[in-house]
Parts: sequence; C-alpha cells; structure tokens
Amino acid sequence: MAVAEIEIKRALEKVALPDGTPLAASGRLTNIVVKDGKVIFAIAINAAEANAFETVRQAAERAVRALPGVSQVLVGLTAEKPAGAAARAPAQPSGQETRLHDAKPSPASAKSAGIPGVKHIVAVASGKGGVGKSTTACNLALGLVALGLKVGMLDADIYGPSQPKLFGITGKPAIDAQRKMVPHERYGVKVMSIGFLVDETQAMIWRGPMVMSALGQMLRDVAWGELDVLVVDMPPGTGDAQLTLAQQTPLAGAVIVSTPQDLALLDARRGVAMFNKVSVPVLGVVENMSTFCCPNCGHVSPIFGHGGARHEAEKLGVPFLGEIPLDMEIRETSDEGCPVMATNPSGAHAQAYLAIAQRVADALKTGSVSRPAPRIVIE
Ligand SMILES: Nc1ncnc2c1ncn2[C@@H]1O[C@H](COP(=O)(O)OP(=O)(O)OP(=O)(O)O)[C@@H](O)[C@H]1O
Repeated sequence: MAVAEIEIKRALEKVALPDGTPLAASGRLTNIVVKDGKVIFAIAINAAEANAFETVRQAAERAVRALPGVSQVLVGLTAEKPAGAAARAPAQPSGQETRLHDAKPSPASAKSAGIPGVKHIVAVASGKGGVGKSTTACNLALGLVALGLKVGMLDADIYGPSQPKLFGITGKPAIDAQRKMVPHERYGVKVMSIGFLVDETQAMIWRGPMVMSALGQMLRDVAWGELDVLVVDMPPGTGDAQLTLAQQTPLAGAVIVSTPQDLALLDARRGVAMFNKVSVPVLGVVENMSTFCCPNCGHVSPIFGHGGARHEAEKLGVPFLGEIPLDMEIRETSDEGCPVMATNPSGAHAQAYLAIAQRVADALKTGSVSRPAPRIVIE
C-alpha cells in the first residue's frame, strides 16, 4: 500500500531540529514526492547550518524509512536563494518559483568532503547541449578503464540522462545491506544515473533543490567502493544549476567538451569561467565533431572549421586534450549502447579517446592541472 504524505509528515513530527522544533512544523520541508514506494524531499537550511542539520537529515530518513510501504528515502539539505537564478527545469505547475542553492563560490574549506574510497572526481561539462558531452564522458570513462584504473560514472544530467542508453543499461539499482544503491556495472565501469530511478518526465518537473538533493544522494548514497576516478556527466550549460553542482561536488577537475564552431567555443569559454569561479581546475578541452569523415569514401572534411578548440584552449591557458571526429561509427555505437571504446578498442576513434584519457589520468596523477589564475587586487 502506498504511503500517504500525511503519514510522512506525522513521522517527521517526531524529528526535532537542533532548537527542538519538530521538523514537520518548522516550515523547512520542500515538496514531498512519493512514487512507487520512493520518498524524496529536502530540508531547507542556511549554508552555515549544514553540519548541525546532518543529524536531522539522517533522523528524517530513518523515520520515513520505518513507515510501511516505503522502499527508499532520499532526503537532502538545501541552502536556497530566491528565484531569478533559474535552473533549466521548467516552472512548477503550482506556480512556485524555482529556487536553487546559493551559487556564490565558497571557500575551499566549506566545500563538501570527498567520497570515501573515491580518489578523484572529474566533471565532464559543456557550455551548451548537443556537443557530444555524454558520448565523450562515456568513452573517457572506458578509456580510463583501459588504462587499468577503477572507474565510476555518475550521470548528473538530470534533465536528459544519456548514460543508461550509452552503456546499454536499464533497471533499478539494487539496495545493499547498508541501504546504499548498488551501481550497475558495464564494460568495467560502475554506472549510476537518475535515469535508473525515475522516468525522465518526473525529473523534469523537479525544483532546483530536489535536483541538488537527488544528485547529492547519488554521489554519497551509492556503494561506489574503491574508485580511482568517478566521472560526472554534468548537465549541459553554465547556469546556476551547473554552478551549484560544480561548487558542491568535491571535484578534482573538469573536462570541457566543445565543437569547433565559434558559437560553441563561446559557450566553452563560459564553461571554463564557471569552473574558475568555483576554483575547480580545468583539466582541458576536448574538440568533438572536429572533422567529418565520409562513410562512403573516407574523405575527411573540417566542416565546422577544425582546430578552433585547440586555439581557444591555448588562449584560455588550459590544456588541449584532443579531438574526436564526427563519425557514423561513434553515433551508431553510442545509440546501440556499445560505445566505440569498448567495442572497437584498437580502432582510430578508440585510440583518440584513449589518448584523451591518458592526458586526464596524467593530470590527476601529477596534479599538473591548470588552476585559476590568482586575482591581483590593487588598493
Ligand atoms: N564524435 C561524434 N560523431 C558522431 N556522432 C556523435 C559524436 N559525438 C556525439 N555524437 C552524437 O551526437 C548526439 C549528441 O551527443 P551527446 O548526447 O553525447 O551530446 P550531449 O552534449 O551530451 O547532449 P545533451 O545536451 O543532450 O546532454 C548523439 O546522437 C551522439 O551519438
């Protein structure tokens, strides 16, 4: 029998805030989403309260999990700011404004702690949609596996999760004895995506705090085990949702994917600026759909004006990681859930992805990543 919202609120009356107020009556609860036994909500806090409220969050999770009919609970803490800083999420049917975490850069000490067992978290981002960010993230992850590393993939593109399709995986993750989600494993990569948990249309209507809450849980409430690198496929763009995600994820660095057109490069520049703003080192830029390889005659044409990303990377002072052509094999293998890096590892495309993976691995190992330039203040 499905659990009712009123029962959840009743259970939350027994959870007290640090000042003794019952959580249910505190006005800090966001919308409660209940679907197929899964309960998702967030507790609004000020950023400074994060530590004090972690025990409240855990108590709320325990209280709701104990209710009959509840199979899974996701509770997040959100520090909100008024609308105006809208995410890509559409407006709420209720007419409520979209609210997001405060996206101002925080000092490194305020950044969330790393994930136990995970050595490096690397974001793959793009300034705009459709440039091949997810395809690059997937093949980069597989390239890192080919280098002998233990690799995970977190699909954080909450409004258009592509990794289930790219890896050819469906189905909900199992829950282990510690009540953590067990990631699917394919081609040697542990994969977690919001696409495994809810259907796309449901995630589309989530408010900013719900998105952050779900992503936070996907980072921390997943049994990742020991990983050398966790690749995070970011939502495309450089809006507040992406900035908040970049700020709140303990990232070792970011890879920016761009196509060679001027417009996309402008977006890529915004991507670099976004990571600089939150003091996340940019590991480099990948030029995707660099040249077009004719499937009939094999002729290679630079249809978008090849080389722009390399030039732009030089100008921005960030490494150029490599280029991937626009090729039918890459599109077909991606659409079939058989990424080229796994299915044709000795082919030219896989070798190009492998070279990019090697540069990323080297940068992580040596720490030779491009850090944001220091700001000089003249008084
Ligand atoms: N190098 C490539 N050659 C051919 N097709 C490609 C290449 N890279 C990506 N594609 C295709 O382009 C489409 C978009 O790719 P992908 O989903 O990776 O982009 P994205 O930037 O992650 O998009 P979104 O903004 O939707 O998240 C897919 O159909 C993919 O197969």
